[in-house]
Amino acid sequence: MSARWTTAVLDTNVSGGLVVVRSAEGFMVDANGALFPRDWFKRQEPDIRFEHGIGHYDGQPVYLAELHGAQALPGCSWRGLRQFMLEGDFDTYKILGYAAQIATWAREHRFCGSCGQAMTQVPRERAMYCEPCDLRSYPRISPSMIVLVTRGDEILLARSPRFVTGVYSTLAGFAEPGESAEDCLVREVREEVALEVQNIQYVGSQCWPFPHSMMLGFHAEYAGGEIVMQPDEIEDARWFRVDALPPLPAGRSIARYLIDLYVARRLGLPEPVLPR
Ligand SMILES: NC(=O)C1=CN([C@@H]2O[C@H](COP(=O)(O)OP(=O)(O)OC[C@H]3O[C@@H](n4cnc5c(N)ncnc54)[C@H](O)[C@@H]3O)[C@@H](O)[C@H]2O)C=CC1
Ligand SMILES: [Mg+2]
Ligand SMILES: [Zn+2]
Repeated sequence: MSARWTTAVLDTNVSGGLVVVRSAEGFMVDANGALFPRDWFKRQEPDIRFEHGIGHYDGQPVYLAELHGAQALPGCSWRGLRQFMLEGDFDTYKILGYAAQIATWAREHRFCGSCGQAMTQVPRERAMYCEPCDLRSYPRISPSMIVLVTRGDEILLARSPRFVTGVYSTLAGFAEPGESAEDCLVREVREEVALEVQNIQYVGSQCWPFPHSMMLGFHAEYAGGEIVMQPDEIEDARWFRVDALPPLPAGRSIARYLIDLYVARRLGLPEPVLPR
């Protein structure tokens, strides 16, 4: 959320407002961006799979429509959420990131996980409901730890085979049942690079809608061990001096923030602000 964007559960039977349109190809855009007048959109008779009211932007109600196919309206095309994260205004990215998470949840919770019957949308609540089971399913959020490990003027960065060529980042991983945030962090660092850490400090958090991570960012100091890379997950991991860093993750990511913050403190530069 931001000063201009707040989330809300809105009644889809009410007309008007703005709409963001999603398909498997991403979000629909035209020359004016990704927010369309909803009444105009409806008049084009799009093949809507489901609709959710998701919030207010500058006081205007905003809805999400997910299409069955990937047929963009004339003059429109599709753009992936990552493009909005990388460029463009942050409010639009926040709206679309939220819309993407609601769409993922709505698509994946059409049927009850317990009895298999069709679920229904609960009015005024972000929940899908199975009456026979009296079961509600809410949007899924996956807590993930992300940590910058440091050793004086050096920081530990690693590459996953999934990264853009040349880019190195901080270590990250999903929390498992039974773990505290700190347990998860210690386990992930052991699994991915076989190092021990100490003085774990929470720094800040960021929603990461790819598809539903909640990143909890930490700083930790190296405590011991030699780097042993986890096969398949880690392609390269090494210590970099703060004044000789490789290509880094996108400016809006918490990974980048954790790195920039430490470097700024080490080199006496102004501290960055976490985009969230
Ligand atoms: N915003 C940022 O700056 C960054 C965000 N991330 C995000 O952090 C998350 C975790 O990072 P990874 O290194 O990929 O995780 P990871 O180190 O735990 O490894 C991924 C593996 O975790 C398992 N997994 C997948 N989804 C899961 C879930 N929801 N819960 C539990 N286990 C799951 C799968 O076996 C998958 O292969 C990802 O969503 C990634 O995109 C990662 C780095 C930077
Ligand atoms: Mg990982
Ligand atoms: Zn059920």
